[in-house]
Amino acid sequence: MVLGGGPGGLTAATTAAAGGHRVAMTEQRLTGGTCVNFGCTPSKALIRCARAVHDANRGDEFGFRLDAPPQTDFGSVMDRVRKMRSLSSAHDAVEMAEQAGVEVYLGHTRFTAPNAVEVDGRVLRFRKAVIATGSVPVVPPIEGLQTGDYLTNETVFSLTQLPARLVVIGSGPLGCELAQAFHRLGAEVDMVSRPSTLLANDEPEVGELIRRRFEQEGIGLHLGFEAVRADGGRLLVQGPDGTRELPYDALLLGTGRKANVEHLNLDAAGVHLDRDGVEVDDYLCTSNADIYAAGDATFPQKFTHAANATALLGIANALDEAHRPARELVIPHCTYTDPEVAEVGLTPRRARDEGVAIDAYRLDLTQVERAFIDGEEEGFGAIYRRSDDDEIAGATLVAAHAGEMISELTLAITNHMPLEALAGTVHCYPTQAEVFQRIALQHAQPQRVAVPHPR
Ligand SMILES: Cc1cc2nc3c(=O)[nH]c(=O)nc-3n(C[C@H](O)[C@H](O)[C@H](O)COP(=O)(O)OP(=O)(O)OC[C@H]3O[C@@H](n4cnc5c(N)ncnc54)[C@H](O)[C@@H]3O)c2cc1C
Ligand SMILES: NC(=O)c1ccc[n+]([C@@H]2O[C@H](COP(=O)([O-])OP(=O)(O)OC[C@H]3O[C@@H](n4cnc5c(N)ncnc54)[C@H](O)[C@@H]3O)[C@@H](O)[C@H]2O)c1
Repeated sequence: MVLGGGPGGLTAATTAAAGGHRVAMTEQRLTGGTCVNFGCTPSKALIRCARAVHDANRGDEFGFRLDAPPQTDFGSVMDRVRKMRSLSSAHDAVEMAEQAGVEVYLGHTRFTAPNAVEVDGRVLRFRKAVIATGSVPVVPPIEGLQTGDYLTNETVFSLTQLPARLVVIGSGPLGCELAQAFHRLGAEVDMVSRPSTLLANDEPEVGELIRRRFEQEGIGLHLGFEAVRADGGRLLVQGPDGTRELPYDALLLGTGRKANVEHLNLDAAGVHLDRDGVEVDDYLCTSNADIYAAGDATFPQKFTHAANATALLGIANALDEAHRPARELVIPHCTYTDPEVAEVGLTPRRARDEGVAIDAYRLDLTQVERAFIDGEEEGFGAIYRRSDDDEIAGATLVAAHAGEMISELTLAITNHMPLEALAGTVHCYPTQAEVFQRIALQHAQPQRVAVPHPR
């Protein structure tokens, strides 16, 4: 029994069915979950349109002139966003799950006993279950904020008109991605951020670089400010130098997400909760030995690839006795601002928190030919090693295509590779991905770099 038909649930259900198990999956809203319907797909589709507009404004750099600045047709932008969403959801549709051998039940699901759930009045019994009910937006306690007065990721992609003035609360991945996209599409955008740096979960240098870029592009930043009162089109924010009043036509919350577990009647199943949602052990098993959890409902790293990875692991542990701990997973993340920001593994910030000494090796993209040829030289790559170990432990990358490039480092970390392995890997010239090989060549021990040879 899989509760939830988002990326985590679909992966769990189809993997278990492929393994020959009888599987039911339940979904109360739309299969594909947050990712396809209200998250990754529509946000990346919007970002792509915004990037096209931005590039059209760079004629001076690239040798062309337009008679007038490009005008956004927001209706057409949103048509494309919806088209991308429907293309994407085709892969995650009910029929696809059924073709994979999964019985799909549509309706709200809650536990009624340690080994039974009810889907809209129908009781289904199970031997093993996976909770993959995802997450929902956090609505902060802002005085005067009424339901319907603000946008979240669940409503922002249904806009039909570009708001003239948008205020975004929160400077995490959601706030940063959408603030830049809406601004590039023509909205006047202000961003309110409690932390004094953008993308506060990443390296401070990253947040600083993105801050400079946002300021250059004309996004109003209110860093170190707390949104305290919303009052009919005006947001009162309080910060180090007093209060400010920000007028808005639309207010977007990017104030975090919490596990969607409140209506599952978990007590009936003996499943406990903790700070992150469903409490699990290192093998993703809950306090009920027959019930596992995966994805945003339990995992602190709330990404689609993390939901998929934890679903695969949960199924392997629940059904195949794999006994593999979740701490083995190496999970990168990428925020799709321009430039993109990607991190993986042990970073200086985490190393400081854990009291681990590391060495950092860094190269600016101004030193990488393909980056300056493409006008994308704002950024850097950094590779980290524990000071007492040869293996690559982590990386930070700020680059136009950081999300595409970080997987090389994820592969290296997952396979316990040293810098010398990167140094000895032939990279295409000229590519921005060379940044990692260049860093490795500068810092690897020359005698240990394998000279590439044909097999
Ligand atoms: C704006 C935005 C952009 C994002 N961009 C990215 C990105 O670029 N890359 C990335 O990796 N991640 C991104 N994410 C995060 C990503 O969307 C989530 O991490 C991912 O969707 C989690 O998958 P999940 O299966 O755990 O949960 P969900 O996708 O939330 O799916 C859970 C499903 O369970 C269903 N459900 C809940 N309760 C019940 C119930 N009681 N009965 C039946 N069904 C139920 C829900 O309806 C939902 O369909 C983004 C998120 C947002 C909000
Ligand atoms: N590219 C991606 O992978 C991507 C993109 C978007 C979202 N996501 C996922 O969605 C999740 C949610 O993203 P998010 O950016 O909303 O969350 P977040 O938790 O990263 O950031 C929320 C920010 O809002 C601030 N905040 C909260 N209340 C405030 C207030 N009243 N005034 C001012 N600031 C306030 C918080 O301090 C925090 O910095 C993330 O965990 C991420 O995993 C991922």
